[in-house]
Amino acid sequence: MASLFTTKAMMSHHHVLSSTRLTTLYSDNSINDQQIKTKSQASHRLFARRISGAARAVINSPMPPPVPEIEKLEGERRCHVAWTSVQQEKWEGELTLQGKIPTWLNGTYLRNGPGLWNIGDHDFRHLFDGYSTLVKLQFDGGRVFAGHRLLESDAYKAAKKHNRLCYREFSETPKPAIRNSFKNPFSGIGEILRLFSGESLTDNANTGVIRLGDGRVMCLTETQKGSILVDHETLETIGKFEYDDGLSDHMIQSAHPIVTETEMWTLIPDLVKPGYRVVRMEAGSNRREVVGRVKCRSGSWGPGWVHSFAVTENYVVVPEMPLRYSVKNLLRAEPTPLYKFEWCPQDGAFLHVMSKLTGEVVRVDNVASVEVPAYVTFHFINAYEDEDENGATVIIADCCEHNADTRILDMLRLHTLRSSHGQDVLPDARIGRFRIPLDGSKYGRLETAVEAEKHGRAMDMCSINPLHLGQKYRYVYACGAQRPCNFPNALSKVDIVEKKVKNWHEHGMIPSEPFFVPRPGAIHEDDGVVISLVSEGNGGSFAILLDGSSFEEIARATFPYGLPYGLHGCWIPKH
Ligand SMILES: CC(=O)/C=C/C=C(C)/C=C/C1=C(C)CCCC1(C)C
Ligand SMILES: CC(/C=C/C=O)=C\C=C\C=O
Ligand SMILES: [Fe+2]
Repeated sequence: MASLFTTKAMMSHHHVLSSTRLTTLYSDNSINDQQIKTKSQASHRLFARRISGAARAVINSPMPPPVPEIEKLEGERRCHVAWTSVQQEKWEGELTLQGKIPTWLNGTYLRNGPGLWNIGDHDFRHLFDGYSTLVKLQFDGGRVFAGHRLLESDAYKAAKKHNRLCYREFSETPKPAIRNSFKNPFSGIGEILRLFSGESLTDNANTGVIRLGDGRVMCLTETQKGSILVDHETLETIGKFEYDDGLSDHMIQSAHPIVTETEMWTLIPDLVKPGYRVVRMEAGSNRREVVGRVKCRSGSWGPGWVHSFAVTENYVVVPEMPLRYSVKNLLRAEPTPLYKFEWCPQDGAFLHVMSKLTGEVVRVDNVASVEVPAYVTFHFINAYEDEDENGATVIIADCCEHNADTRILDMLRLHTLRSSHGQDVLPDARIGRFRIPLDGSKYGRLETAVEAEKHGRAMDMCSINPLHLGQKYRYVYACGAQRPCNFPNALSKVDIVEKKVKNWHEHGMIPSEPFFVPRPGAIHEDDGVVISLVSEGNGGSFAILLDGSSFEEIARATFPYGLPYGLHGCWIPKH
């Protein structure tokens, strides 16, 4: 196995890297600490060169990148590896291990996220703009084999081919070719058509990765075109996930479907008649059925932004945030601080509850929703059905809530992330707990589940024990903070029942989503491991394994280079 991986790693290096010196370094896994330092310094220097040398080094060019200007080099050196583009399209090899991998942990952890933030001479603006980069950790008999690979989306392939941005990303809009706009005075209208037909939207599926019940592995983002199948072993792009249901005209989707062994639930926002289709897809099928439709309560033009949502055993909880899609901002080429969205607290904030069985919104008049205090969330954590003090059903829905402060969206600009490292500029966040009565009440409540100070007033990128999905649960794993910081820099285990928090933090490190994998046969909710990929202040990176219960480090597996920050992961057990 090891020699196979090493050979593959060497081949892929020869294929993609312009530096044979680094090829040798990367494929040699028998290294000591001093060598690791030297390697990460070497790779950091290469990063510095590559970024200012545009995307050429990444794109299989046999030519070395041009020598950069000194000031740029200095600037990039100061930039944390978390916000530095990957150097090569792919890599594979065995990781150097400290500690012991539990014998039961056999399978693959996959993580998706933006990993390349420049093309040609153009540097992307926002964290969410980067081209999808998959990272894998294959746990096999106590050893860890790893790799990364850029996803071959149409957006990435076109960017490589033309050496410029060709599709609309989260904050980036391609400039119309000068020749076209000169010849065609209606190119502005053409551009609007291309936007509303979906033609110009990206398929850069850089947000999440899920394993469907039938075993297929899919990368996703908020555009429906950005649903792309991959091979979890080779990280090769298989091709578009072709939905077979006529719902793709709606173009956008939640980036976080909820998947079980038997089905997948997701939300499809409707920009024309503001609302959301709640859809369900059986494992093994490509056809989503519309279970029901939620009509937006507010009179605003656009539906609320829906990055994620929640389910209980019997219901789907559909959020309607005051942060709404904005037609004005969709049409603008230059982004606003809220990008394609606008903040409309005057129009109210709502949560809708739909029965999974009937597709009916729970109250009879089809406005089954409660009004709640204004909120801003990317990620719902979990939801479940409970009883209030009078025995009536109430839905509890928890999310990473940014204190109704939209600044978080603009804090994720690359320039801000790169230039404010160490400054205490990260806006506060908490675990927001919604209580939604199902008795016809008009209002729901929003409270702070656990004193936010205990996790450094940062809270995002959460996971739970998947066996507790839609059920009463106790533990949340998420990124918290050790302040001062400009980005979550700690891992937190939050006991939402006892209201206690355990934190993991090391100076200069930026860990990504802590992903919980339960131990097969476990009885306790927190019996398992937590996996996170950590980008180090010195330019390196490692995978860390924490014990799900004690939250102590069990093992760390070091990459011979630095990985950028990434978003969401999934676990594929070995059969
Ligand atoms: C990475 C992440 O969490 C979110 C990514 C969101 C994307 C790519 C959104 C793309 C969009 C457009 C390109 C135009 C239309 C609206 C919207 C879906 C926001
Ligand atoms: C990384 C992030 C927020 C961090 C702030 O605390 C949000 C990512 C959202 C998309 O998946
Ligand atoms: Fe997300």
